[in-house]
Amino acid sequence: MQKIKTDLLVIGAGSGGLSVAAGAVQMGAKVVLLEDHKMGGDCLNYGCVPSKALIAAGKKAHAMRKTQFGVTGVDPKIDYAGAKDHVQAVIDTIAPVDSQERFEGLGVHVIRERGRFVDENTVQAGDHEITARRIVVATGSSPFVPPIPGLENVPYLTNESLWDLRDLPEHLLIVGGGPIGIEMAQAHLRLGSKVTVIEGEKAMGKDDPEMAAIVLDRMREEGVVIEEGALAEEITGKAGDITVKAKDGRVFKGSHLLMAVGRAANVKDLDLEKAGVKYSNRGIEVDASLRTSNKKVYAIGDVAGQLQFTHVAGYHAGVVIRSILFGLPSKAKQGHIPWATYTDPELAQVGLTEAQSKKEHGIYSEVYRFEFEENDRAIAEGKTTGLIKVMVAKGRPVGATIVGAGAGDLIGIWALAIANNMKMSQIAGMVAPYPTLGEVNKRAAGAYFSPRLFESDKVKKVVGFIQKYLP
Ligand SMILES: Cc1cc2nc3c(=O)[nH]c(=O)nc-3n(C[C@H](O)[C@H](O)[C@H](O)COP(=O)(O)OP(=O)(O)OC[C@H]3O[C@@H](n4cnc5c(N)ncnc54)[C@H](O)[C@@H]3O)c2cc1C
Ligand SMILES: NC(=O)c1ccc[n+]([C@@H]2O[C@H](COP(=O)([O-])OP(=O)(O)OC[C@H]3O[C@@H](n4cnc5c(N)ncnc54)[C@H](O)[C@@H]3O)[C@@H](O)[C@H]2O)c1
Repeated sequence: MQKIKTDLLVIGAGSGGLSVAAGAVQMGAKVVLLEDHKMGGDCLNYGCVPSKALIAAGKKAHAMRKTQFGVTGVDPKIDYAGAKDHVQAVIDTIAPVDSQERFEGLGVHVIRERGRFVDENTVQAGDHEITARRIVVATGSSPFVPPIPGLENVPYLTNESLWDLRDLPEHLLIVGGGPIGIEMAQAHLRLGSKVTVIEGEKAMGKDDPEMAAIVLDRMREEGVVIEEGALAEEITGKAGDITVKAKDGRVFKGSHLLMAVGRAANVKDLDLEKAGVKYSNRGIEVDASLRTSNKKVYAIGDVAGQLQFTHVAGYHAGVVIRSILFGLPSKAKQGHIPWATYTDPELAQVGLTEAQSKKEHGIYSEVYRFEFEENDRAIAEGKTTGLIKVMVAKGRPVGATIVGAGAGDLIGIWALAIANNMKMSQIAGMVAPYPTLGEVNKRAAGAYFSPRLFESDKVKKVVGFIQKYLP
C-alpha cells in the first residue's frame, strides 16, 4: 500500500473535479485527483458534448430539407453512423483539455482508481492510501433507471450507451420528457427516426409552461409525438419490437427505447459512512458552503443533489476553492444560475419564472415581453419563433426566460444582471449592435421604460414646460 499525504484530494475527474484540481494546483496546493473511468466525466463523454454534437447533425439535416430564401430544400442523405463519427470527433477534439497528461503537466497527481473512504480524512484507491487535509467529492451522477416491471428483460439505451448505437433507430421510444429526452427526440427525428416521447407528467416540466409550449409545439409540427400524462408502467418486447404501457392504458410501440427519467447521484461504493458524510437518494447533504456533515469533506456538482449542470459544477468548484485554499467564507447560491435546453428553438432560464416572481414579489412583480418576430435579424433569417419575458421587481430584473434561436447565448446578459443585482436602466442603456438577436434583450428592457416615458402625463408636462423656455 502506497501512503500519500496531500493538501487536497479530489474524487472524480468530471466538470467539477477537474475545475477544483486545476484551480487549486495552479494556486500552489498539493492535489491528488482520482478517476476510475474516463477523464472529463459525464459532460465530455456521455452528456453535454455528444448531445450537442448530435443536435448539430440534426440541425444540418433539417436546414437542408427546408425550402427557404429562394433556396430549394433537398432530401438529405443521412448516415447515422457518420453523425456518430462526428460526435466522437468532437469528443476527441475537446478531450485533451481534460486529459490526464494535461493535469499531470499542471502538477496534479492523477490516480486512475476508484476511491472509497477509509476514515474521515483518508481514502483508499487501488493500492494507494491518501490522507488529505481537505477532500472534495465530485463523483457526479448516473442515469436513473426506475424499476418498471419488465424493463429488466428489454434492451434499452441510456445517455451512456446511446452514443455506441451505429444504426439509425427506426422508431425511438423515449421514456422521459426532460431535457435529455426532448433534446434527443428532436435530434433523432431530424436524422430520420420516428420518435415518441412518453412523459409521465408534463414535458419540459421544470420550465415556464408558456415558453415550453412554444418548443413542444414546434417539435410536434416537425413530427415528434409527445405524449404527456403517460407514466410508463410496464415495458415488454425484444430488440426491434418494444412496447411501453402507460398507467392510463395507452400503449406505445417502437424499435428502440431510450430511458431518460432523471439522474441518480453517485454515492454508492464510496463508504461515506466511514467518513461521517451524510447522504440521501438525492445526493450528499451539503450546507451553503458545500461542506458535508464532515467539515473536512466537500461535495460539488451533480453529487451534491442540486441543479445538475456543467456550469454549476464549475461554479461550485470556485466556491470550494475559496474556502479550502484561503479559508474564506464562501457560499453557493442558486438564484443567478442560468440553464438552457438546446432544442430548436432553444429555451433558457435564469432567476425566477413568471409564476415564481408573482409568488415571491406579489404586486411588485412585473413582466415585460418582446417577440422575436419584431427583431429585424430574426426576420431576415427566418428565426421569428421566439419570445423573451423579463420579470422585474422594483426596477431590477429578478428573472428572465427566453425561447428562440440562440436563447442559451442570449440569457447571459440577464445572468450577469441578476448576479450583480443590476437595474433595468443599466440593460436599457446598453447599446447592442444592429441587427442582432441580442437586441431582444435591450427591447425587453425598453418595454419596461416605454410606458413610463411614452405614456406618462407627467413626462409630457415636463417636456412641454421645458420646450417652452428652451432657447
Ligand atoms: C445527455 C446529457 C446532456 C447534458 N447536457 C448538458 C448541457 O448541455 N449543459 C450542461 O450544463 N449540463 C448538461 N448535462 C449535465 C452535465 O453533464 C452534468 O451536470 C455534469 O457532468 C456534472 O459534473 P460533475 O463533475 O458533477 O460529474 P461528472 O461529470 O459525472 O463527473 C464525475 C466523475 O467522477 C467519477 N467517479 C465517480 N465515482 C468515483 C469514485 N468512487 N472514484 C473515482 N472516480 C469516480 C466518474 O467516473 C466521473 O468521471 C447533461 C447531462 C446529460 C446526461
Ligand atoms: N441542456 C442541458 O443543460 C441539459 C441537457 C440534458 C440533461 N441535462 C441535465 O440532466 C438532468 C437529467 O435530465 P433528464 O431529462 O434525464 O431528467 P429530468 O428529471 O429533468 O426529466 C425526467 C422526466 O421523466 C419523467 N418521468 C419519470 N418517470 C417516468 C415514467 N415512469 N414514465 C414517464 N415519464 C417519467 C419525469 O416526469 C420528468 O419529466 C437534467 O435535469 C439536467 O440537469 C441538462
